[in-house]
Amino acid sequence: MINKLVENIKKTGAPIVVGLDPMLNYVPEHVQKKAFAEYGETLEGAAEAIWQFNKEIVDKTYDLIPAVKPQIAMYEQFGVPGLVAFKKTVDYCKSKGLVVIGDVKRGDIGSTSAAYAVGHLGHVQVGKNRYAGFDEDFATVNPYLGSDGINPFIDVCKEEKKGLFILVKTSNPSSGEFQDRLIDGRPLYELVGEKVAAWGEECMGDEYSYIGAVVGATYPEMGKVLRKIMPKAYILVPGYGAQGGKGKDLVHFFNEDGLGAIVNSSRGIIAAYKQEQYAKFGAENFGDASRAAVEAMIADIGGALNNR
Ligand SMILES: O=C(O)c1cc(=O)[nH]c(=O)n1[C@@H]1O[C@H](COP(=O)(O)O)[C@@H](O)[C@H]1O
Repeated sequence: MINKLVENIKKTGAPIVVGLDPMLNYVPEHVQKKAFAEYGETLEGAAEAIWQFNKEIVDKTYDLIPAVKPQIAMYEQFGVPGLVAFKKTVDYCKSKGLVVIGDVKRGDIGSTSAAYAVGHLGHVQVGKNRYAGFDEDFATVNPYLGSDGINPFIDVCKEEKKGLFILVKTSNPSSGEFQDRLIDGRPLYELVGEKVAAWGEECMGDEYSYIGAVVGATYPEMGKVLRKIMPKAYILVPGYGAQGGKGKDLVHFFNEDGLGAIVNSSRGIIAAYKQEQYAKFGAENFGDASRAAVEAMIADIGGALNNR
């Protein structure tokens, strides 16, 4: 899958990910109304609304982008119908040729991690049959439990040719509380970055490893250091747009080949029609507003990379 991700990035010239994080209040009224008319103001109605919302955004942007990142929490809040909408979204994006990064942030003791890995990236055995559960291409993983929490994910990735993005330095304001703590004089995020590079060495695709890292756009100096520590890891960079990250902050997350990083924006793209600069599209044309926001993001990051 890392090869497909790199190929899609080269094909589109767009090192970006659209984050499909649909809160109900981002879904325009006309979409909500239609879903509620069919299913009532129920969990099923909400799930239908977010699915239709996602579908329109994907239809309007898929030709410009290499990948999407549905955040499972946004679906889980609607219980089982929400999870059905998550799965429909994963399958639909894959049918459009997009790489799907399941933002599930899992990680537990080994046996439990194995079940998470099977459910999101692998196949489960039921009698004589094997079934894929959610079947994303990549999953985000939390490394707090150490190697035995990560290894089951790596095993499934090797078997299924899938990949991981392991949290190294997160974009949120409190991320330093633990991640920046010094251990033998070095911040914890660097030590985790070294471990990601080591895990990734035996998991190489053609150019990059399928064991990647998450480093927030909001910490560009740390991104620069981590880029060097993990030269073969793809870095998923969230925090662009709504959290304040801009193209010019992001150049050091990339390698000299212009590859090595993929920048996520969720609210900045999917709720673009609510922003002043895209208000002209109106709620009816929210998908066109998202397309314009994707084009602006590609131009911003591309411009910054060309000028470095
Ligand atoms: O793993 C992630 O994607 C992630 C890691 C991180 O450090 N920060 C971060 O914001 N994210 C996710 O990236 C998305 C950011 O959304 P926006 O701020 O709306 O672009 C959300 O789905 C977050 O859960």
